[in-house]
Amino acid sequence: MASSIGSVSGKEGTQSTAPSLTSLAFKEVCRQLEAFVVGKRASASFVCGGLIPIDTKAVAGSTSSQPISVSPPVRICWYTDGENISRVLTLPLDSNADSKSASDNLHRLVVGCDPASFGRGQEDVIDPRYRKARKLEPRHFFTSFHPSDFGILQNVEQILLPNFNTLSQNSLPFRKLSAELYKLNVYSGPSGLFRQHVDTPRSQSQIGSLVVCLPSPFKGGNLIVQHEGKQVTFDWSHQSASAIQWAAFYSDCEHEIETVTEGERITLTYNLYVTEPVGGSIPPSLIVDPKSLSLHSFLKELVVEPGFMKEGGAFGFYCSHAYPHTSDEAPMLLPRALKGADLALYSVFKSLGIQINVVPVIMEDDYKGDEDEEDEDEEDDSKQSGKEQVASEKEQGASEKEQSASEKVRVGDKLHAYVATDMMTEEGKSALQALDWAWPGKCRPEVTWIGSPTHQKMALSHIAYGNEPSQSTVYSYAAMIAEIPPFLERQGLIDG
Ligand SMILES: O=C(O)CCC(=O)C(=O)O
Ligand SMILES: [Fe+2]
Repeated sequence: MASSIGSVSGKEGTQSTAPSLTSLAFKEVCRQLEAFVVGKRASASFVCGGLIPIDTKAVAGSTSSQPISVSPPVRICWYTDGENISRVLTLPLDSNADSKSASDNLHRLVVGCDPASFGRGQEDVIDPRYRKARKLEPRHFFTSFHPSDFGILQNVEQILLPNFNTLSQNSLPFRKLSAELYKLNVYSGPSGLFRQHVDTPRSQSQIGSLVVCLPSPFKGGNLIVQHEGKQVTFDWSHQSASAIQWAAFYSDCEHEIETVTEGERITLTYNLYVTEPVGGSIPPSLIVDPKSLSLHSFLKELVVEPGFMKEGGAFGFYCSHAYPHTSDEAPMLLPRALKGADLALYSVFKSLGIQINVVPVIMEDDYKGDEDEEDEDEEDDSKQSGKEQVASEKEQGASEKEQSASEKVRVGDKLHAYVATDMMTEEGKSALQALDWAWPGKCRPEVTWIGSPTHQKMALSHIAYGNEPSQSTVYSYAAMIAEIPPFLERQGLIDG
């Protein structure tokens, strides 16, 4: 492939009306690069799961430091405010015990829970059409179950938080997961459900959620997890009586629980946070070598080719996952909290010795229309139309339109925390004027953009004074910019 490239760079051949051979070759390289990125996204994991059989003869409190592969029955001890007593329930229900008293105890747990709410806008609401479930707060119960006893966290780490060996760059420190018990939830037949939603992150370092389904028979209640058009379904009903089943997914994945038609679906939910390992010098047990990824060979062939971006250039990749990239902690969290395909892409460039940075970007075109806005409602409409535009561009993939639109993408100098400013913009001037003051960054026409932007976060709010002052908000997307050095400089970069 490399020998057929000729001289390829993003800027050549743009003057003549007929596309030159070099610009065609460059487009073909971009098309192939996008195919690799899209392929990586399609194959990258965003969810994982497993099953732990229950051994009813086993007892809690294993002395081994190794993860165990079967679980003793799970005990839940909860406290009810009203009755001022605590109770214990063992799952699965003991088939030898008086079945009435065992199921009475299960019933007591269910009625001892409060109706579960969910976040709608800034509010916490209870709406059984959207979520019909009950919940116990962790301060009201104890459980004998802990996910690390069964190696669940190590398992999730390997799939959702792999450690990549990025050679001497070492800018991606080793990462670990920590889990925090969040709730016990009960979804009861015949109508328990939770419609499609995204979990509200409890802190900026939250990277995912873990759901552990305790052994109690039920029917229905499939958990469906989605990311970028892909979906994975967990049907836990068949083994619900005799096993603990679990699933973990990134926090930006939409998910839902289909209607539970019979029985009690009892889950423990945990928030998963990215942390640095204690005693940072101990390497994790599994380290992925980015050289094993096909994208690595593709890029390596490109960068050793003298005709490819001979004078240097840059590729911009929109992140495929959402990140708190406008939070105060963003510079500390990124790139450490990169997920799935974004992490793989970052690691491949790093392993080639090519500088790549996570930066915020703003689509200037989305804010050019502000001059006509009169009030906040209209501003919301314009935001919406901005989104639609993004969606329609997405359908075209890395279209020529996007590539020629590099001049309209404002690239932040670094990760910026969200800023609210009351600086005055002149009446009739666009939000871009506020950006010039408060959001250091610039358009970089030399960047060739691959893919389409997906998740936006509030970057800047400002007040536009006029006859009537109005508040206007600018949103940014997380992206990664790989700086390709000129051929002569990059010759020494690539090892072996
Ligand atoms: O119980 C489950 O499968 C998932 C629960 C859930 O999505 C939540 O509590 O946010
Ligand atoms: Fe959820």
